[in-house]
Amino acid sequence: MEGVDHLAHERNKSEFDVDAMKIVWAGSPHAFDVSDRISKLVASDPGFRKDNRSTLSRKELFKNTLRKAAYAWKTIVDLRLSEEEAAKLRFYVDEPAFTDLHWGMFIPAIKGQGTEEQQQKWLPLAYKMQIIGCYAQTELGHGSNVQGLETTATFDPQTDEFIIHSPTLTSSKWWPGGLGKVATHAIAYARLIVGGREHGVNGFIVQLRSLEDHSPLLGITVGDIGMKFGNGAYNTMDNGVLRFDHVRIPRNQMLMRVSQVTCEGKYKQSDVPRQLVYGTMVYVRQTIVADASCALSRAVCIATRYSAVRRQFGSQNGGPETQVIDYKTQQSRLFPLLASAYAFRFIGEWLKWLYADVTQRLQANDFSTLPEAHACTAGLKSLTTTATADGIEECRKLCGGHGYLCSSGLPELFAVYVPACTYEGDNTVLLLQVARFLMKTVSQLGSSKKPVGTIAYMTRVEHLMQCRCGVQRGFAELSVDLVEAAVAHCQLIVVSKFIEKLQQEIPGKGVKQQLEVLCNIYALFLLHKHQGDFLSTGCITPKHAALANDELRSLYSQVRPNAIALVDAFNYTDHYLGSILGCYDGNVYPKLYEAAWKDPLNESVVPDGYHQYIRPLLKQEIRTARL
Ligand SMILES: CCCCC/C=C\C/C=C\C/C=C\CCC(=O)SCCNC(=O)CCNC(=O)[C@H](O)C(C)(C)COP(=O)(O)OP(=O)(O)OC[C@H]1O[C@@H](n2cnc3c(N)ncnc32)[C@H](O)[C@@H]1OP(=O)(O)O
Ligand SMILES: Cc1cc2nc3c(=O)[nH]c(=O)nc-3n(C[C@H](O)[C@H](O)[C@H](O)COP(=O)(O)OP(=O)(O)OC[C@H]3O[C@@H](n4cnc5c(N)ncnc54)[C@H](O)[C@@H]3O)c2cc1C
Repeated sequence: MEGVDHLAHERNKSEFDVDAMKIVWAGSPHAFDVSDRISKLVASDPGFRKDNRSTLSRKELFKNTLRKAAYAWKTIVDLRLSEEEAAKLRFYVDEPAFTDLHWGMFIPAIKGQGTEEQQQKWLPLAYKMQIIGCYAQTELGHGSNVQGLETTATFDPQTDEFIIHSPTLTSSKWWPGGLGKVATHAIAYARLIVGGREHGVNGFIVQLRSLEDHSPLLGITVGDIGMKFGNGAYNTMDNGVLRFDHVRIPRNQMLMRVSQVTCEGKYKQSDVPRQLVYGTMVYVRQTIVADASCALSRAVCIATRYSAVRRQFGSQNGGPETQVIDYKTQQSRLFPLLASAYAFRFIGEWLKWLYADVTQRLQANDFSTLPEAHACTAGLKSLTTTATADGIEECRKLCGGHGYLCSSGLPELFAVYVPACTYEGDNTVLLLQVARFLMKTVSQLGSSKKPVGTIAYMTRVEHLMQCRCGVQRGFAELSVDLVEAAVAHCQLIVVSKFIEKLQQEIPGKGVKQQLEVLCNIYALFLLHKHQGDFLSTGCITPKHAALANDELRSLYSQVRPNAIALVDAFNYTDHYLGSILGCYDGNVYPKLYEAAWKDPLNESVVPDGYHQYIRPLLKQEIRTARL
């Protein structure tokens, strides 16, 4: 029945202060207040409905996304929302759109790679959305290998301009979000050519469309690259294709914080590392880690609530069947994901601090922590997105058949989320960057000091690489092992930062105890999953492994009575979850049944096509050669 909390009995089992945990999850009382207020504002406004997405055609879907983006912007302006509130509103609208790249990449690129003068000119236009930007780096022929990009930017000293050109088919810009149908401007990455000499890849602000009638400017060919994985899902985003035919832009539209070209045609490299040109990617990678905890916690919330509602087998003397959340197999699949959601939340908080710290240092021309920041953002982006994509799929399976319904919210969540393993850097390519950082770290330890602890194996690799045939070839030969080492290195960081979080003052009855249980589940689950490595390297004995497994089972029993409260702490509205299986009151079956009849296929009792195709079949009116 509506209004009845079918999960009340579960909520009454909680052994900790859920409201206090909500603050921990949000990050602070202020962050909780903003999140809570904005999520309810979005949930209560029919202008932000999203339950019809899977029934719309691509064009209807995209037009609806434009409507929502404009409506969101009007809401932000009318309510005079702050930048923080506006970001939260876009988050809870929960629809990939051109605004993600405008706010999430175009603006950060200008802030990170533009001069003061360029920021003063372009940021006010972007903040007022008088221009709409995208981040056009990837090309048809190159994405991972940025130094392989083919688009050219040739300086013309006669006119004090750059000529932006796509010399080959494979140099076509391909994938940039917002580019296909909406963006008026791009930060386009191109090979800088001055006086016939190449100076690597740099960013250029290029206007693509008229601000009067939105038509592409002279020399610009632009469009959408077509349907992507899954219905609805990421097809609300116009990922685009873009070609330049000798497009001229003023010299001052090259982002010149890292490198400069003077009006005399002199190229100057600032005394900052060339890699700052990649700074926007580092920024986004750290936001993606926080996004991972959001996406995984959504899936875990759905699967946990449904696992408490679903009963299957185990009825004694006609009594109720067993809640599937009470099966040890269900717990061993679900609770490590619950622990991971919290672990990724805290590593995301730490990475945000690390990024802010390195940004502050860069302002003082202190580049000492830039390699660490690159390795951490790259590695943790890779680790958390892989685990989250796999985790969402596992949550779908944890919900049995009903997990495969769009109304469960899981198929679309999966389809929207999985490109995170690719965009902002393919996850393997990024782990290779971590491996390179680890090898460089080890080689710098000096011959007298041998690495110990979790990087002891690096000595053997280091020795093998040096004695074999040069470091480069050793690296390629051992790249599979080095990628595994990179994952282990990042997992060490996740566990260490979770433990550090627990050293902090954490208010609320039982809150810290619950987080300790989740931290231990996260760590022991990893130990169990990789016990072969730990045993073969002598880090643990078989007895340790057995003890760890026993402790893991005990921890699952400890978290079981608190599971519903731990996902309630995410404070997601039913609107944001978009899931009948995960609805707060657990009243699943009536809602599933009601939703089925709303499907367009049920608008008629007899389906279109019956008279044309089925009736002749049934009436044997179709003669085939064989009969
Ligand atoms: C409202 C808010 C919303 C927030 C979110 C918004 C949007 C985001 C949401 C979703 C995202 C949507 C779309 C995604 C957008 C994109 O996908 S943009 C395109 C992303 N593309 C990539 O990530 C490309 C990946 N490739 C690279 O980064 C580089 O090619 C490479 C793999 C790193 C190799 O670079 P290369 O220049 O060849 O360097 P090399 O390997 O030779 O290394 C040289 C040294 O440089 C160091 N280094 C490399 N990168 C960095 C870096 N970023 N920072 C610092 N240092 C770096 C490297 O470690 C080497 O150092 P050594 O000391 O010499 O070893
Ligand atoms: C939904 C979505 C949105 C996107 N949005 C944008 C955007 O807004 N702007 C933008 O510029 N780009 C965008 N991209 C592009 C994205 O950044 C690239 O696709 C991504 O960086 C991966 O590069 P790639 O496609 O060249 O992969 P590839 O590098 O071609 O990967 C193919 C395979 O090759 C492997 N591989 C590649 N190099 C190596 C190596 N050195 N060693 C070992 N294995 C290797 C990879 O691991 C992978 O398995 C988007 C992509 C998607 C899917």
